[in-house]
Amino acid sequence: METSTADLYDELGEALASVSLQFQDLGGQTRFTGTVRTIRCLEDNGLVKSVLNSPGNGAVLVVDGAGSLNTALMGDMIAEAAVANGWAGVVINGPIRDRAAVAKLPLGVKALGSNPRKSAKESAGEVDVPVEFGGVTFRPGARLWADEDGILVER
Ligand SMILES: O=C([O-])CC(=O)C(=O)O
Repeated sequence: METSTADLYDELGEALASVSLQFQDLGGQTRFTGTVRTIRCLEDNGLVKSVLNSPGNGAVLVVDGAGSLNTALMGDMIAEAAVANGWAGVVINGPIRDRAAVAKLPLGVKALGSNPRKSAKESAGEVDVPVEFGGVTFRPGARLWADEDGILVER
């Protein structure tokens, strides 16, 4: 991605929503863009695992974990699968784990932080529904841009 989110915002303005939550950049790729896919879940990453093990076609997976910091929603194995399956990145409203290994992968990863405790694997939750956090609605199919400054999404 060549253009910064700041330049993009100056160009397109209110056509874009800007995420106000302050995410950490935890992947080896800090600038990424792609079409939004979504998951809503709570302390259960079964759906995150199965979706990131399916073809990404350059998309960005937005995971709304309700901001719970209690369990990690992605680790290095799932992140490696995301790379192998052609995902551009993941934005997680929750923590990850294995951050040292994840930092080396060619994947965009924005998350709230890290927690070594694993999630449940029941696959409870929903896939490709609109999700909302940081003052922004993420709709499946919308374009998303992320870099060191933050995250922009088409309204
Ligand atoms: O299994 C999990 O919860 C996630 C994990 O540790 C990994 O992806 O390596």
